[in-house]
Amino acid sequence: MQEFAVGQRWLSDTESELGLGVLVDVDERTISILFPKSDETRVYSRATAPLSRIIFAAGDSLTDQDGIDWLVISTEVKSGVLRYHCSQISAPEITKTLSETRLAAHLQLARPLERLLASQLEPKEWYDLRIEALLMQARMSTSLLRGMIGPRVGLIPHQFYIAHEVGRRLAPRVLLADEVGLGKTIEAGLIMHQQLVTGRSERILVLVPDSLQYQWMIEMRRRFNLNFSLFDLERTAFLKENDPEANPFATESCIIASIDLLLDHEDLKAQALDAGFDLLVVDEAHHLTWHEDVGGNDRYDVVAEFADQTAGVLLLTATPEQLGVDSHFARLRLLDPERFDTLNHFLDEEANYASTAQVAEALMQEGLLDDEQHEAIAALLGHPVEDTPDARYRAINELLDRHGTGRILFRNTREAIQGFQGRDCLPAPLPAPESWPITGSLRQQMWPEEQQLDGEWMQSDPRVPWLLNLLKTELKHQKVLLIARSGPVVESLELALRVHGGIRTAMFHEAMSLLERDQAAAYFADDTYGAQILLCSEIGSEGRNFQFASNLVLFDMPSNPDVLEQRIGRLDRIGQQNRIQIHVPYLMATAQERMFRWYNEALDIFGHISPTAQVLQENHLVELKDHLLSDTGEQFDALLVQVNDERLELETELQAGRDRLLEFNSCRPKVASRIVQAMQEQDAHNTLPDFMLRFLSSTNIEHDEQHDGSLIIHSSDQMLVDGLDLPEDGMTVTFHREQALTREDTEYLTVEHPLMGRIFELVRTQPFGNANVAVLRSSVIPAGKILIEAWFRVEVIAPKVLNLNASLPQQLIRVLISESGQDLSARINSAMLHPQIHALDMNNARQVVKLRRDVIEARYKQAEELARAQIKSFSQTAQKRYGDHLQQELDRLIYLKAHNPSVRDDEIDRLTHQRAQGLQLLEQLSLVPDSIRVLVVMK
Ligand SMILES: Nc1ncnc2c1ncn2[C@@H]1O[C@H](COP(=O)(O)OP(=O)(O)OP(=O)(O)O)[C@@H](O)[C@H]1O
Repeated sequence: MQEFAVGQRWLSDTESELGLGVLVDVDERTISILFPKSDETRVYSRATAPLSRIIFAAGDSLTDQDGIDWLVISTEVKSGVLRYHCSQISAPEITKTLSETRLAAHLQLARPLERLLASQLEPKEWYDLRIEALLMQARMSTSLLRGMIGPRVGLIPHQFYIAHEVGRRLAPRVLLADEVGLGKTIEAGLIMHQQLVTGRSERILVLVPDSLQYQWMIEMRRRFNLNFSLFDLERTAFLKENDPEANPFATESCIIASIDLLLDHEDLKAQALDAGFDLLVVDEAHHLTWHEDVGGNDRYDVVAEFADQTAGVLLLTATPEQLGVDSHFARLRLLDPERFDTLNHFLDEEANYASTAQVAEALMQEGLLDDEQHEAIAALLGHPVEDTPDARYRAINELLDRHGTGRILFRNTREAIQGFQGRDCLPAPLPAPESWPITGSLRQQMWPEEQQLDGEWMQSDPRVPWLLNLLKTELKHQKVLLIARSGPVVESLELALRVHGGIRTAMFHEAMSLLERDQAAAYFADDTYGAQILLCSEIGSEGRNFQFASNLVLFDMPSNPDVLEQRIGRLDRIGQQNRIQIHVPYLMATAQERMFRWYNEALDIFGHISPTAQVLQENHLVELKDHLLSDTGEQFDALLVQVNDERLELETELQAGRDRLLEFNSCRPKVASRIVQAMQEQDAHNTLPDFMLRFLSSTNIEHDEQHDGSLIIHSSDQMLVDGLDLPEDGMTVTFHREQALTREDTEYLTVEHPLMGRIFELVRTQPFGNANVAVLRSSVIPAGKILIEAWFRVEVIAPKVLNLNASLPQQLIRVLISESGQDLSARINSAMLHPQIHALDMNNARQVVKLRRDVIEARYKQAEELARAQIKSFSQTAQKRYGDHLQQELDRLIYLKAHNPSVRDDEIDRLTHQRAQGLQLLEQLSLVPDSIRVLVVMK
């Protein structure tokens, strides 16, 4: 029988929100409790009061009415009321004896045992969900796929290869140079996502041409759930006005800005530099140019300043050699100034790739190596290689690692990836009008329309009626992208098509605001009511996604083959379902025809991407200009033949040398397919739908299951948990990748989705489900006995960047203990137990706790000791794993450094420091009591 005494503290089992009550009156049948927090007094029957006595023990902490925190040293009872002998937590030399009457009315019991003993019990489903969530989270944090699971992207091997290779590096500095439209943005997104979820990067700055800012922001949000803030002049001005003292770039951690913004505003550049970032991403990096004699352009210089003080740098360009090999070299130098010291050195090395490629090729082939090959391999690697698959595989890795740009340059090609639909060139030679300047300057003949801003040229230019006719007949029901060099030309054309032709048009050029451009792109993309044709100036030829169209009109010819490739790349990209039709109108017997023939016959650039086009054009630029200017007839034909021969030769050379090596390095197919397979397995074993449905039902979150398996989730007033931040108007989620890829309106719900992040957070920071009493049906254990299942979290307090959790052998310890103190943890696991466990109603559950309080407390303490005993060995295992792993990385880098100076010293130093720091922190693991379940045995 419970002894009641005035002054004791009690908690309502059913209304814990009343706070901690004080017993103020007691008679034979009733007791009265005052709840100071809510200023209410309740009278209960002595026999059935749903109340639990709050008792602290030595080692617990408590708060007094003045808000001071105390540590309990010992306790005594005086006239039924507890007196706590305490020392102040913030100043342990101050001690005091505190009557329980003086405890604060606000009581937050979070520790599982305290809550259980105070009858703050939780439903069985919540306990189960809690444990599942913890296990899921633990699994995820050690998964090699971490950071790649959540993004809404198709499983494309070369992208996952790069993401996996680069995303895990500490401070990656690489040039992502896949051919146009193969998914560099996706690769960069996957890398950033990994860096962010593992804590390797926290602050990221993405610099893009201003026309691509929105597309990037949307792509990051839609595919990666990464909320980047777009910093333009308006935004920065607003932030400054709000808080003139603050650095706007320090107010957000993931920022997209245009390079121009920083170029035009020295103060903003200084602030962005000052704010500091962990990772810098620069898209369309071919605009950063550099020449040996004049140095970098302003864009190059500004990026160089950021690259110099940012640990990680990703440069993205589809056309790394656009505007010359020296710019390509300079961008590599920007990534690694020590390695790429002089242009000549770089060029010398490039020349030697062929022999390395030959050896790599031999290693990759099926069949035994002959003596000559063995010798060549040994000569290159400095040691012989056994003829086993494993040894050969390792040797290939070694070679690729050592290869000049191996670790920092990734370039995948359509040819290597395959599966593209192909493209057809449809030339449209048109007779030049009488008035056409047959002789004269290159500019006059090539782009005469650019000289006449009034649009006068359209009166006589046969390309205009040709285009109208094309749109009205052959391509009547097709979407067409037209690209021309200049904005005014596009404007004049658009007007003509719309007004005279009655064609639904959209436009995209530099004189339009960013919003207008994005609206135009969206109007073009609209399937039903959208524009038939989008007319773009050259700014539309970069980065944009228009693969839903398959007809491209090249209204004029750019002067650079890489720009032409960028244009075609708007359509020729992942997701294109049809062969691309490239319509090329030109006027016969003019420079236009020659330029077309140059691209078509010499460089062969329309049918497929030509890796040599840029170099060939650079080599023959002077001759080409001459031929374009003057009527050279047969000589021009001869040049086309000559350059075409050179092209074939160069391609063969490249295929055997540099490009082949680059291809091996950019995607090692076996590794890539292993990663994709692991991703597919992860997708197939997705237990999230079941977890989510149970979670939503048991927490009263409204949800409707749709016939296609997706769910609509709504927040509601009846929700039993907070902090999930559900959108007011609900969200539709799907658990399936394929569905997520086709249904833009859904969220792709995976363990890495922010909603799951919030559920995990809820479990870690709130008592949700952490104390439960349930029934265990068993015919073996005598009825009425109890068992205690307790879970403890193993935690290491360390900067997220070190990712130490990944080395812990276990992040959770489960202890199962019988009433008599027998440790059953190893013998009976959760899965065995689970089917036999059933819910127990709250009243009976509370009775169990009240009646078996002592034994529960004793067994729990024992469980805690059993868990604590394992910590030491966990610490040792984690240290070994972490130490070995980092040592391997270090050894590889040190070894590499001896053969390939592209390894930076600071990479080695950083890793050495990280290793030492991690080992030290793993010495001190903490054991956090997470949850407790009392199982009452019944037949
Ligand atoms: N794994 C993927 N899953 C789904 N869509 C993808 C995937 N990879 C690429 N795409 C789509 O293919 C198109 C091209 O991808 P992305 O824009 O990343 O290419 P890019 O190499 O950056 O192009 P560019 O060279 O034009 O800048 C985009 O529309 C992108 O959304």
